[in-house]
Amino acid sequence: MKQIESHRISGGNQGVWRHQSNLLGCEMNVAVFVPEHEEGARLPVIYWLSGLTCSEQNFITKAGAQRYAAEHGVILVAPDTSPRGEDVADDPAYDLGLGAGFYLNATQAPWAKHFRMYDYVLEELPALIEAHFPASYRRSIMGHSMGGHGALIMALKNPGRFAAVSAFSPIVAPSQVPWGRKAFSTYLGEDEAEWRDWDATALLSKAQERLPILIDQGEADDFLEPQLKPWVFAEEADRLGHPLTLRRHQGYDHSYYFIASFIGEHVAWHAKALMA
Ligand SMILES: N[C@@H](CCC(=O)N[C@@H](CSC=O)C(=O)NCC(=O)O)C(=O)O
Repeated sequence: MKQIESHRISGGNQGVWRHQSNLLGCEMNVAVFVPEHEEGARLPVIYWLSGLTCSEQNFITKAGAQRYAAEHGVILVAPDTSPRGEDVADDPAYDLGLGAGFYLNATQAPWAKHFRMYDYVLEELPALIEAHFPASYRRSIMGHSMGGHGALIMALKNPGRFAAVSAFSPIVAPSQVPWGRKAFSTYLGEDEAEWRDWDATALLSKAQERLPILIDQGEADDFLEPQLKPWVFAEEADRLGHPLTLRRHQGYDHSYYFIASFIGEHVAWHAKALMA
């Protein structure tokens, strides 16, 4: 891994690293915040998944999470949102292709060659983090919007893998909303039965672990009704008895101003589970 940025912040270090991903077949950037820690200590890791149009930069420059990670002694890892490079398939729309990997493994040409963000986040990235940083094997995951969808499916599909999961304004039912239907039909094909394995609301009934979920949602979010519909997920969680805390906040929109307002509570939620 090659370091391309290094900044002192909240007593720790915010780095950005570039590495060759064998899985994605391209170079990837990943942001890693390491708090001040005792020599030889191994710290738990919170993975953050960003939304459409983002890179590894949005979270580290806008959310203000580093001070809370420093307080709790946890590492923060924020990967990019898709494979990148000249030979990676793309689309002119902002919600497909570069910056829009949807944290799944594509099965359709030309996407299947590089778009394997699910395997990347679940396997290749943690292996790198645990080999190159003072990271323990305690992991949790959170994200925003498309990244909230990513965090939810990673946790629901992998019982025992994550100590905690949370999301800001997640796409909870991608099979039922335009962003998700467009991405799933493009990356996974037209057979909607194949989509169920990548849809958080559909996965709830198959979950083998009732890991508590925290979701924060702004009421002034322009995407709330057309794309997010957290009530669909809440109704299914309620039906199944899956523990869900869904908090709806008056006046907050879809932006990182909302995330910055509540990120401290999310980091505390994760730290409590990671240290248990
Ligand atoms: N450009 C698009 C909307 C793009 C957008 O709002 N992206 C969000 C995530 S949306 C869901 O995944 C985001 O995080 N943007 C980056 C930021 O720093 O705010 C449009 O015009 O509608």
